[in-house]
Amino acid sequence: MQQAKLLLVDDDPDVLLAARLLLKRHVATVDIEKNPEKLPFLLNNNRYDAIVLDMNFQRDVSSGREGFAWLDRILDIDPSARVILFTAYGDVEMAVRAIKAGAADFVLKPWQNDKFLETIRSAIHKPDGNGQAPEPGKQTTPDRGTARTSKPNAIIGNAMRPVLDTVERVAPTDANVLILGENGTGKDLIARAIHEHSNRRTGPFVSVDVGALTESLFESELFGHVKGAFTDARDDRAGRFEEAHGGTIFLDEIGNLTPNQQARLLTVLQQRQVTRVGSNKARLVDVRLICATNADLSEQTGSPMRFRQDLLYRINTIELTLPPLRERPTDIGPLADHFAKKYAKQYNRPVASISPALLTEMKQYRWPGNVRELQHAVERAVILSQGKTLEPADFVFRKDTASATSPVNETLQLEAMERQLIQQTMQKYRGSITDVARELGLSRQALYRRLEKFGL
Ligand SMILES: Nc1ncnc2c1ncn2[C@@H]1O[C@H](COP(=O)(O)OP(=O)(O)OP(=O)(O)O)[C@@H](O)[C@H]1O
Repeated sequence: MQQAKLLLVDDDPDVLLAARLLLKRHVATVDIEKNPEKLPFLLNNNRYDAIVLDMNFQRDVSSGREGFAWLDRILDIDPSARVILFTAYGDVEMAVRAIKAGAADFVLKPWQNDKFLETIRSAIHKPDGNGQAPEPGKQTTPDRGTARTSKPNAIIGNAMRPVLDTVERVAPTDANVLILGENGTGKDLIARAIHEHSNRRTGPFVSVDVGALTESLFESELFGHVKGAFTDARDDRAGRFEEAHGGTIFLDEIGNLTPNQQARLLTVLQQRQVTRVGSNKARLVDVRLICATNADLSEQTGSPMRFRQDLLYRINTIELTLPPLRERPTDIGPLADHFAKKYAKQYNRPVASISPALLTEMKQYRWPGNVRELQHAVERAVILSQGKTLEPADFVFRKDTASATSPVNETLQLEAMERQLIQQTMQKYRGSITDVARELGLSRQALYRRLEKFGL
């Protein structure tokens, strides 16, 4: 209980404050949240030992319907979550329904302190489906500490934390966002996360790869057309901007637009209205704009100009840059674990882990295709491997001659050697920080920093 991390979700700030005051004396971390809409984001980025959830978020509503809906959503994201439902209007029938629906327990408001604490204690120590009682504050799977794995688009990796913090701050504003990053770094994933955490989340999310649109398709695809506007236009059709009305439009590969396309897009963004091809009637569209590119757009606004500066200013109110995978080696382990589990389940394969030798090789590789390449490499290895642990022999690293001599590769090799040296010295002194630091000529703090960096 002392190590545990709890989440309390209730729309009454007084209830949150009182519950937190009581629980803080017994539990290491107590997070509070007024808005249940934040639940997916919180669950994807934290690991809670138990969640106390209000049944009724709108005053004067006592059916508990909202509580049940949120309970379902939580269990969807994490089927092993321990949820205690909280209600001022509780009755036995609702308690039974909640537990049948997957809640760990039920507490009535106003609560009795002892009873409330006891309910939380038993929920935390309740055995899971495998008969295992979890250890509070400890990860139950290697990657749960960084993000949930059961949700298809969980965002994995501590190095993504600063990006996710910005996503959280920016999402509720309607600011235009430009996401920069190499291919496969997760730009699409982040665009969806912004939408999911925005006030438009119940509206549509429309994603268009504008880089793939030919000059002739560009206008009708984005802005729509009317019947007879051109040979194939047999019906009136709304464009993607109209489809995104009330929601978010995500324009991927924005750096590939021709000057003509850039001019058309700029007009639409300035006027916030679209005119279907062949029509003269403008329609107002209310969309939040997110764009992405792997190109350096500010460099392209210079001479020779390939991207209009006025368009860049329209789309980059907020700029988010996603680091390439080779610059975040500490994320490789959690990502590889996540994909290994995902594909082992999908293909019904025995693979359960990645060997330390393979992880070291993965950290030395340049990953030109970033997370997408890692994902595909793990998928292939899971399918082909016979054992429970993926080994270097199960893996095919793309021959990347540039990487053999690149400074990045040298840095990674040095880091791998440093990691190995620390690991060996830790074994020699059976984990005694003082002895290891002395032998390696490091301060204790410097050693701790390296242990954390290398995930040792
Ligand atoms: N941090 C992450 N955690 C989990 N999965 C990730 C992460 N980053 C990327 N992925 C996965 O990697 C794949 C590629 O990501 P995504 O399509 O978002 O990249 P992208 O930058 O938009 O690529 P492109 O530039 O080629 O369009 C997807 O399957 C995505 O789910």
